[in-house]
Amino acid sequence: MEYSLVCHSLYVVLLSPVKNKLLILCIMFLLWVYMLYCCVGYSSTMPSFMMDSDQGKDGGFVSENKDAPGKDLVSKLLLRPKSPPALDPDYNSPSVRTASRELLNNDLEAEKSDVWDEIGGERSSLEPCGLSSFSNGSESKKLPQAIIIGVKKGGTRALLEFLRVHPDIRAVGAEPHFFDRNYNNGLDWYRDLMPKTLEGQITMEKTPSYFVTREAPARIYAMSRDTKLIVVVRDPVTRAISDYTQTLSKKPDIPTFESLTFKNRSTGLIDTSWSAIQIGLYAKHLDSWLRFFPLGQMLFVSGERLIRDPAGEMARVQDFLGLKRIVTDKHFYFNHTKGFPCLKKAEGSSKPHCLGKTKGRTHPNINPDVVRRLRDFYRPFNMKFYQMTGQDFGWE
Ligand SMILES: Nc1ncnc2c1ncn2[C@@H]1O[C@H](COP(=O)(O)OS(=O)(=O)O)[C@@H](OP(=O)(O)O)[C@H]1O
Repeated sequence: MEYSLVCHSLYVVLLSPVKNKLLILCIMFLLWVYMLYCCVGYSSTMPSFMMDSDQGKDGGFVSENKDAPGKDLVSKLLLRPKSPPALDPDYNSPSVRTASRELLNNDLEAEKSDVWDEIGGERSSLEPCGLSSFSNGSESKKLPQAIIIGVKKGGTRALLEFLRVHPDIRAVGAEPHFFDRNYNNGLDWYRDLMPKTLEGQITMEKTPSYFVTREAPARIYAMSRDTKLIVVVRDPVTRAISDYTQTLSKKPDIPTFESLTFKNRSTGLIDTSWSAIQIGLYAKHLDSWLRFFPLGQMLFVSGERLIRDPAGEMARVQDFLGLKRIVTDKHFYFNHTKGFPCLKKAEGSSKPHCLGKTKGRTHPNINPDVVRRLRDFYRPFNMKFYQMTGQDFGWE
């Protein structure tokens, strides 16, 4: 009885055209709500890829959902770079930024924008790319076997660009700053920045601040005691002026070179706490390196000779690295507009290539008396440096 009643009412409902339409609308609405629910629910349960402070073994990429199916492939294809290179925390701290001396000693932003100028729009290799982690046959990423560790404004970019012409050298374009600012990211992060190399090719990088970083010798030694170290040195007085010129180009309202040089102008006391002065005390910095590395594992390149005779200096560098002398005078020409030697063909290109506009800047005129006092100040340190290296760099 009850059953026939239900059937009857269903029959009436289904037969009525208005109610029929209403029923279809209801079903469509329910279907739409169901689909919406599914979508929201699905996305919230999808593996989400997050930045993590932990150093993952997968080259600095960490997935939140570690058990996600196909994790390895997905993580390589989809993960965002784990972390951008950490800027010096001191620089980011507003309290420290108020101190003008600190500001002058921490021109990280200036360096960063220089890197882009230098590598001429090349992808900054500071952020590892997940896709690039895939190995192609016998090519793989390796930790550097040779590093240009200094000095800032010595001519380090020119040397690296010249070396990159050699088929047995592969180098990262930007400065990784691993052994000073990014050491906590771990060696896997560092390796992942490197270009892939074939067996027999040398992986290189340059970060000029390593030479004056207290912890760098021990850290590089811990990575590999066989690492070859190259230091491009330049007359510490012109180096200091070059350093000042770079800072001035970013912050035009800084004090004069003269006022920063002296602690006390009348006594002539030099302010060695200013990094532009401090970096030029080569003998002092070299001492820390010689505690870990034998002198024979270090090569000192003359920044001046690298401009005067790039092929001659390149012959020394190639010998030191155990490479065939492939980069020779045939690779260089003197560009009169630039006022510097340039490459006839840059790496991977058939066009002539000079360094960017941040290399070879015009220096401001410095009072000759200040220059003379600085020369007097550096002389004993230079003599000591010549003695330690067994090379006379000919700085006055
Ligand atoms: N071939 C060529 N072209 C242009 N510039 C050259 C070259 N060889 C050496 N130099 C000198 O390199 C100086 C910059 O040194 P770095 O590259 O070590 O600077 S940095 O520390 O990376 O900012 C740069 O210093 P400034 O002249 O003071 O700008 C140049 O003098």
